[in-house]
Amino acid sequence: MAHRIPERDRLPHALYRAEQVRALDRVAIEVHGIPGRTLMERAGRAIYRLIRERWPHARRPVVLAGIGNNGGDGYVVARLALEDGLSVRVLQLGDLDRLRDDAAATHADYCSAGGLVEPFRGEPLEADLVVDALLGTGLERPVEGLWAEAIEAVNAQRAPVVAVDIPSGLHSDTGLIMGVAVRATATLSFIGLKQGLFVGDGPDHRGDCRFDALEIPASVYAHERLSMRRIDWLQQGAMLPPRPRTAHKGDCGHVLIVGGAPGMSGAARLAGEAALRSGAGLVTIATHPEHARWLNLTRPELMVAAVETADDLTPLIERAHVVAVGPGLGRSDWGLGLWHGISGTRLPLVVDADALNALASDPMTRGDWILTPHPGEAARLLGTTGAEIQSDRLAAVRTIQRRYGGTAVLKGAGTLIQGDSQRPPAVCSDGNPGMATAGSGDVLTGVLAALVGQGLDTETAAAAGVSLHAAAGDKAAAAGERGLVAGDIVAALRGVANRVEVS
Ligand SMILES: NC(=O)C1=CN([C@@H]2O[C@H](COP(=O)(O)OP(=O)(O)OC[C@H]3O[C@@H](n4cnc5c(N)ncnc54)[C@H](O)[C@@H]3O)[C@@H](O)[C@H]2O)[C@H](O)CC1
Ligand SMILES: [K+]
Repeated sequence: MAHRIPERDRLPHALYRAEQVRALDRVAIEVHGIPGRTLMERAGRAIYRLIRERWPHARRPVVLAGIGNNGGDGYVVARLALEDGLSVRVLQLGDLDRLRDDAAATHADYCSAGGLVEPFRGEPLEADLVVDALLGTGLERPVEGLWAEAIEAVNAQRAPVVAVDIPSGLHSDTGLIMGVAVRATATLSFIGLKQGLFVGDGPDHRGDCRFDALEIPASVYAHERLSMRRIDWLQQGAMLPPRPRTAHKGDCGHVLIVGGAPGMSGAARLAGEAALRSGAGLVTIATHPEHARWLNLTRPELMVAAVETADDLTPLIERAHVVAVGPGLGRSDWGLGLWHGISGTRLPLVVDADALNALASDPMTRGDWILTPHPGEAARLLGTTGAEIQSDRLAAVRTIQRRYGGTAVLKGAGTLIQGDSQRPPAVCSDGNPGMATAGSGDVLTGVLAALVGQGLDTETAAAAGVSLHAAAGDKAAAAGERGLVAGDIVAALRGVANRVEVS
């Protein structure tokens, strides 16, 4: 069985922007009468509990404290450490006179308990654990000067770093680095999990992500519509339709893969096997005559058809439930001809790679397709640059969905999914950098097509398929991310698909 994640460590699926969390904060305080000071105390205690659980031998923690409530949380942590007899030091940034209300109170409590506060002067940090309480959701401009030096000092030392609420310097909403950002070993976020931890540079800076609702009533969350959904295989695995005991291969979908120009047959081959390993009953690969006869030598369960023109696809389309077009399709007349033969079919489509490039050159809109661009293909679909896409991935995936219809999947660290329902965009928190390897996208294409072929609508299939693909990539990465090849992801699909733990 996949390792069971302890209930308390399972992150929520609701993600919020900073101003939404502040609204939740206000409801907790003003409607439910929970004092802000109590929330701050709970926040500090949650951080301190995490520290004692994960690093029970830490004796010389350093707390870097800012001048807002994030810093206020840090003073609670420092006082608890002091009361526990740890040799805690607080290095403070900004003007202490600017500490207000709750943060001024927790600072005073720390000092009353005998704690000392020293101004950070740019010196290297001497600690066996660092608490980053500099900046939280109140980050409002790029970090500069001594604040930037403090973050660089945190990143330059080797002790574990615990980020309070969000790594300082990381934007709570976009996940972009504002000048410089803390690379945390662990982040504990409060009340509402910030979407910035999962998009942009968030995955690279959050470390092991934890969450604590600070005991606010569940009814508080009715006041804010989540801004994004976090998805993972633990949650999405439940979407796979059960396989009837009486199933025969026709019941589990017939996937048609169209692709594999000369020299790129491997892409179609990977997509085909990925579809089989994701539960498709039948898979046919329509590919170039040059290599059709031996494409299934190493996987005889795949059917292969040599196709020259779109007309050759007609009998294949008649037998299929879903078509995945694009893996290794190339940009020759052969590939373009097949794309035009497919794009008008009534079957649901998964469109990837060079089929996306063909679509970008000759745009059309459909409701029942899944588009799976990486940032470069997304740039061509939107007539912009890859850097532009990466600078605001959320806007990009929304625009692709609005312009082309169906469900858009923007691949990359924290793959984004935007369907045409009113649901907020989803971000997959499974996956790892080892998956950035040749053929990984072809495997995803096969997985998505298989799930559509098994009866999932395109939007549901996109979320489940992206999560399955990412979780298989994580399983494959257990042997190391470096050197992970797409075939390793294929090899992991069956095990992950059949051992989901329904959350
Ligand atoms: N509901 C909750 O999630 C709770 C949050 N808590 C903690 O409160 C912070 C948010 O506190 P806030 O005072 O609004 O903002 P910060 O602490 O992030 O401080 C911002 C502070 O710093 C100045 N500032 C902003 N940007 C910069 C910069 N680039 N360089 C220097 N200084 C900067 C700005 O002027 C502000 O004064 C939240 O993250 C939680 O940690 C509650 O304690 C518990 C409930
Ligand atoms: K922080």
